Amino acid sequence: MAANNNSDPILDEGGGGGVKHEAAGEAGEGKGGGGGAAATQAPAAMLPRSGSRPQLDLSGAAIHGNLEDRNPTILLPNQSDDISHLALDIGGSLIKLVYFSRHAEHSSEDKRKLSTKRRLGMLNGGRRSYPVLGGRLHFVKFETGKLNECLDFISSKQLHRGGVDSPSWCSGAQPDNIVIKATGGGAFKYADLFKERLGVSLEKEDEMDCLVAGANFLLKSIRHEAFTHMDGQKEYVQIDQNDLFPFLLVNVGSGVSIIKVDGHGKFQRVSGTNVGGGTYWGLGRLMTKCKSFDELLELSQRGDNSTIDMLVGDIYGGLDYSKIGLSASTIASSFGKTISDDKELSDYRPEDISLSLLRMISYNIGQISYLNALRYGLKRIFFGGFFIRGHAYTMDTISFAVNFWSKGEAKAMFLRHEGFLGALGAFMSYEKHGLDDLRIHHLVERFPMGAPYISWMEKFVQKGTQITAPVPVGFPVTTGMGGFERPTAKGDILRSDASAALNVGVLHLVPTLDVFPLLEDPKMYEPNTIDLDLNEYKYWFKILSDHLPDLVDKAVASEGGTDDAKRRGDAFAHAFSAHLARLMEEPAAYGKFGLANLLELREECLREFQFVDAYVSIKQRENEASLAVLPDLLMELDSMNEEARLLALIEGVLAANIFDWGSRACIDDFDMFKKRMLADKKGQPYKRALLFVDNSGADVVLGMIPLARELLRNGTEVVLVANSLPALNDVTANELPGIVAEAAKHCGILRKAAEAGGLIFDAMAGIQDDLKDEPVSVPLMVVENGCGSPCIDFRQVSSELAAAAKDADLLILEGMGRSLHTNLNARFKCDTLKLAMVKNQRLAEKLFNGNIYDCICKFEPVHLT
Ligand SMILES: CC(C)(COP(=O)(O)O)[C@@H](O)C(=O)NCCC(=O)O
Ligand SMILES: [Mn+2]
Repeated sequence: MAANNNSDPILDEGGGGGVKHEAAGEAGEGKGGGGGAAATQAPAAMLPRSGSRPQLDLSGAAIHGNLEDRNPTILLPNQSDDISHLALDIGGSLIKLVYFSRHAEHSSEDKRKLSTKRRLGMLNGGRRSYPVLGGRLHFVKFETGKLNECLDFISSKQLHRGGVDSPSWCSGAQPDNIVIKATGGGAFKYADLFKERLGVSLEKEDEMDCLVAGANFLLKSIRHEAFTHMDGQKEYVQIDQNDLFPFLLVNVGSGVSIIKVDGHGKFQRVSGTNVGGGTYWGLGRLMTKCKSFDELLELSQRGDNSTIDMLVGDIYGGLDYSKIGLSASTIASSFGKTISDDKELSDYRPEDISLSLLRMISYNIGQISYLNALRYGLKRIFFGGFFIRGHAYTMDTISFAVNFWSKGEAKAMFLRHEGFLGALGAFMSYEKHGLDDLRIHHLVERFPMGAPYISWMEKFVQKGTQITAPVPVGFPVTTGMGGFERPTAKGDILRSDASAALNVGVLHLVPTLDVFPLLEDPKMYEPNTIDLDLNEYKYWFKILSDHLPDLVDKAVASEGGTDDAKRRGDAFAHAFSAHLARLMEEPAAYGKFGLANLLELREECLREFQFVDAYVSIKQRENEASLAVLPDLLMELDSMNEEARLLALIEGVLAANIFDWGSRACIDDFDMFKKRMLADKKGQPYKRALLFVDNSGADVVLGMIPLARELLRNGTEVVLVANSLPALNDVTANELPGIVAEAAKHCGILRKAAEAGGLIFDAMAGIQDDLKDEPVSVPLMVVENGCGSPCIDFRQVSSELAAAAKDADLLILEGMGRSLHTNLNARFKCDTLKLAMVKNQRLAEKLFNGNIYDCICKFEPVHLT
């Protein structure tokens, strides 16, 4: 990495003059998020931010968090080490921005959460235990020719001063002293303009350092970053961290750099070529009069390069030159045909020119890269840079060249964040950004539809239907000629810039997420049960589209049916339909995407349009109705013998009273579970059970809570695990304590356990205490799972759940989302019971050769697995 500039920050004697910005909470916060009571803001002397030498600024220090803690966190409101928020890569053609916005501070931790954390041994004296504060990394680009737009964007979002999204204590540096990391030639060329327009100094970072740091970060931290692209097929590659280096990094910007990377900060620029993206765009513009790079690329898709390129067949009378392995369709000489006849430029179709140029440059890059890989014995070549633009034909052409010349030995791979390597690397060069410490499970990528600098309202209401999915254009017609063998880039649809940006989402940094410790083999774990091939995609897209009007109605009603809610409802429907269309067109556009991701995307999209909880009133109604019948159910259960009761409880969970055990069960391990519960280890109950609850109403109240009660009665601690954020009618961790408290009014077992688990405090005073003299109960607790989806991905759960899992010896996963769509085949380190009713005919047939409303009761004792 480049050496840091050692200039000391200059203390601003003026004090308190920093610009204060409102902490504008953005929608779509994503998973989890840090908690903590907001500290009182104190006016204080501000330290100017120095990118390279953050210093501790103690001014305005205040106690932050709960005073019950022995060592509460001390918040340094003017401390600047975590506000490295903007970095730039100013290239010859494009300016790339990476910026960080803080998550809005969440509400303070309530008594329940603190008590659960204490019980789970999670209170560590208030020290900050996470490597980095939660927030989001955004990726934005501008044409260098439109630098003013970029400056306006930075200025409108106040990115150079900490950002409008940052809490006010984040900001405050005097504009004159603000330093922003920048790389690329423009960091030198436009430094004065940045100073003049924004009052900021650009601190230059070496371009190669940045490219390598950016690539290494992406390959280490993003699960679905690298992919191969051959014959129109995109395939994500799981990179083994221990087997990443060495590799060749080829950055195709205006020109091309070829870098051999041996480790973090260890690399050598081994070659390059001046024939790159700038060459394609420059020559293309001159020859076709195209107005933009994308227009030129789009033209190529309708081109036929055989009118321009001289092919082997043109020279050999239509024959292959098989002796040296050249087919008749091989390009013998790019643009070779244009020398031999007397045509003018205007006689050639711009489409053909563009395709010829694209192939010439892509093959050339592929070939030079391969030769360098050969030179250093490298098998993997990662291509980055904005020339590639996720363009299928370009990637296929490069892959083809690498594959052809290496005879299949070397592999061309591409990066989803291809254009942002330099900017990301510049961002990494701030000290104390904490990104080095992040692991894959701390990052959640989201794909908001709102344009980066236009509010959703402007975008979706003013522009309306323009913002729908891009209209697919036809495949390029190359008439089968040219190239080594013609690459066939199916699905090579060129998107408008706005939608192409959707390939790269906003990276949410959520340091509170953990890998679930009871996963048997986290490396092999795959949450989704079925692979979505195109047919499956079509099927689920239809289900989701059909369901959309009803969901919009519910969402709008949940916000009082106001005009604003209606507008947001329309915007949501547009945005979600656009997502579906985008994925239909290219299923791998957002990384490897399964059904769980699709279902989560819908919830995220609702949140983006500020629908907090579409099912809120439905959930309340159903909870109330179910609580009203709970006492009768409990009485009935208590009148049964143990065996009958266990069966009734499982039946209750499976169908919340509509399931008839006489009906077909496609997996029925009930007897095995019964044996374990009742016979096998009598006197040895499970120590702690984690119950992953699903829906509100009957499901939780008449199903899971009575089952929890049975376990508690047997002396098993119970942790109810519920969603952190709403998803459909699923009960959330915030709602559960209230429901449990209501249920506990009718049941001493629940009451004692809920008290022991810190779920109810004084609320129960005044209720007749019929169990006063009974021994202290095992606790009933509630923890959040870290998700806002009907499914669960055990690679990313809340730290609270991870802590609760440490002593658990029984998991009960309930519902279709959590135990069927996901995790049906997941293996855990402790006994696991998966309960679900199959509410979909196709899935019942596909998975079990069964029928809709069949049930699964799958028990996987650990000693048998
Ligand atoms: C959305 C769901 C995963 C929720 O199911 P749950 O987890 O609540 O049992 C499930 O209802 C589902 O896949 N529904 C689609 C079924 C259909 O309309 O055919
Ligand atoms: Mn559900």
